[in-house]
Amino acid sequence: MDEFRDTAGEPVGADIDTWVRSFTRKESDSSELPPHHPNCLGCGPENPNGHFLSVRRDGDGVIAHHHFDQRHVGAPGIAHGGAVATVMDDLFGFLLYSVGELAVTRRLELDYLTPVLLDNPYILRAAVRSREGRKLHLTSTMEDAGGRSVITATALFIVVEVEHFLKSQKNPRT
Ligand SMILES: CCCCCCCC(=O)SCCNC(=O)CCNC(=O)[C@H](O)C(C)(C)COP(=O)(O)OP(=O)(O)OC[C@H]1O[C@@H](n2cnc3c(N)ncnc32)[C@H](O)[C@@H]1OP(=O)(O)O
Repeated sequence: MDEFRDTAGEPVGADIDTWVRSFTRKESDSSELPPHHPNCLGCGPENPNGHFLSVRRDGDGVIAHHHFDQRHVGAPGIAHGGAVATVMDDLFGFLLYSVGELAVTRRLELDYLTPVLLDNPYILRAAVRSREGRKLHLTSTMEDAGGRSVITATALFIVVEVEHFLKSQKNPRT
């Protein structure tokens, strides 16, 4: 793996290997699932610009309680649609802990049914609808505290091998 290097030219094989192994874990309890990466924009605890999404298992799917804040303004009092898409995409990524394989977003589609309000609590759920070969068909919803659906989303994730990520680590100058 040492032929793969980061943008500073440093070998990254071992780090990527550790990161990949974290996705193959299959847990059976309902405890909080680990972030995709410490700096993940959706769930990384060390990304000050991120959403700090916290996700747990919920039956065959996943669940999160979340609110958007003043960093995510799209219009006064309303979350930016792209910020909402970020969170839904990241939520889908937590299903990989059940799938037990690496996969990435190929298509992401959202219906914004009503505005997502800042500083309001929402409940997010996602599940795998079906699988055809490498194609994972995923579905999710975001509901307000009254149980009203504010967002529905679907995604197509494609299962990939570790090489997908190793290739992305190559030094672009070489
Ligand atoms: C581990 C990750 C943590 C999760 C973090 C949160 C999620 C993310 O942010 S992931 C990052 C964002 N996504 C990316 O960067 C992915 C970029 N895209 C890619 O690298 C490639 O397009 C990739 C790997 C997804 C697929 O490429 P490739 O392997 O060549 O797939 P390709 O053969 O074109 O398509 C695979 C299958 O999907 C089908 N397909 C492709 N697009 C569509 C579509 N829009 N609708 C329906 N089917 C489609 C193809 O027909 C094909 O079907 P089949 O296997 O039956 O022939």
